[in-house]
Amino acid sequence: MKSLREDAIRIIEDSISSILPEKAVEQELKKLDLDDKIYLVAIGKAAWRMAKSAKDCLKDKVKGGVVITKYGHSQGPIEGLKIYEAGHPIPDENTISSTKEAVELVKGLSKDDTVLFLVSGGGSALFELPVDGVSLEDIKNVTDMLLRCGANIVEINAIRKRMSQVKGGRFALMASPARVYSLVLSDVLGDRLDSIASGPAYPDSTTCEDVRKIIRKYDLKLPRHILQSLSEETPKSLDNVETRIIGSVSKVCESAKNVAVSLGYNAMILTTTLDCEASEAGLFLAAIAREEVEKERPIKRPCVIILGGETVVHVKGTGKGGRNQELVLSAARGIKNYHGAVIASIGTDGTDGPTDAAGGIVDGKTAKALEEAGIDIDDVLNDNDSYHALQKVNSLIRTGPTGTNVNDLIFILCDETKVREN
Ligand SMILES: Nc1ncnc2c1ncn2[C@@H]1O[C@H](COP(=O)(O)OP(=O)(O)OP(=O)(O)O)[C@@H](O)[C@H]1O
Ligand SMILES: O=C(O)[C@H](O)CO
Ligand SMILES: [Mg+2]
Repeated sequence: MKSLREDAIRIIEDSISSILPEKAVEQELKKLDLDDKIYLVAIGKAAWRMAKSAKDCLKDKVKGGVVITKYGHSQGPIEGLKIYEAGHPIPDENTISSTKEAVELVKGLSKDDTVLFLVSGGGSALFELPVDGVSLEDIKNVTDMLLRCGANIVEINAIRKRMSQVKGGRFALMASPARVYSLVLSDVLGDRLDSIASGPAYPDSTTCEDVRKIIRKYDLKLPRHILQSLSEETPKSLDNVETRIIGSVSKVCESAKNVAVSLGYNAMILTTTLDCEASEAGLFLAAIAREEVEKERPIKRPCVIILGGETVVHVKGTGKGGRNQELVLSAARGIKNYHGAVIASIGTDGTDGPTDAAGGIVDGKTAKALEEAGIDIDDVLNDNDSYHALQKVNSLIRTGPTGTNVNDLIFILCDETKVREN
């Protein structure tokens, strides 16, 4: 064990590096031992990395492939695969043309062929071919409307699935009778496979009735021809698909637990679905940290209490920050003068909000240091300016882009100090 801050950074770095998509794809493919005629389709922000790892692993077994990722996310050619970049979060012409290539690749395959389908977050925008009667312009307009209306990702994707020929299990139907092996990097809390990238190869658990409720809930004004497409049901079962989750916030939490144990901490995972307002979550975490410092509950020190999830911030101010930075800054209020605990929170993609930080880390001295610098935490939170406040007291965490994207990792790390100053 080193200082709490050093150990916290070690837990973050090691747990993320152990779940990077390259390693996870390789491990899974070794277990799967696929046949010789494999067609690869990779979609999402991690598509290039996942495809590269699969190609390196399977080599000549791969007979062709299409990779569709976000602009700026390709790292160059991969032999035998066509690599495309397209619009995200709003799809564009390149989304459609490259999705057509993927569809061409899998249509007409036989039952002796295998489709290796590599799925990561962002896939909904990057993999799209509208149903007849719906145009790209329609998809752009509806996507924009959905992203602004306050609907969550399950609700947004329930609607996107029905406007699409490839979402909501329909891509797997196109590939039938070929078998589809789907490896998924989850960016959806609770790992709902039909919601991740709108589940192109997973039976849809949402229904047209759900869609009608969502339209009413958010008072969405949609033209007649779109409503028409939304009344068409999606596949509820698929007999040619096998799916494995290879990365998720649960996996990063488990990995953080293992790293902490190897450093000598007792460890527990409290939840993997934290999804409340960031500043509220911060106060809740501070309450748990106080309980540890004063009463050594819920776990014996030295310890780590781990949470995964994705909190929300309703941005009202004009400052700079992100949900993880806001969470820890809020927590700093609650652990003022309690020593022996740090609270850290980061986005596993290495980017928290529109900033160059992954998140932040605070302890019992942070609130006082801010006060001494003339900074009032409540004012900062009201202006959503957590970045500048944490920067001032050297409490930002910077990892740079990590190469994965599985929501947020949050934890309280405690040593055996038991000090509460008055
Ligand atoms: N000044 C701010 N303070 C706090 N949070 C902010 C601020 N500005 C934006 N945000 C939050 O940052 C979120 C965007 O963060 P981020 O870019 O990390 O996206 P994400 O949800 O992680 O998506 P992705 O999967 O693309 O990484 C917005 O939803 C918004 O609530
Ligand atoms: O692409 C999407 O739909 C989101 O990233 C969730 O997976
Ligand atoms: Mg992010």
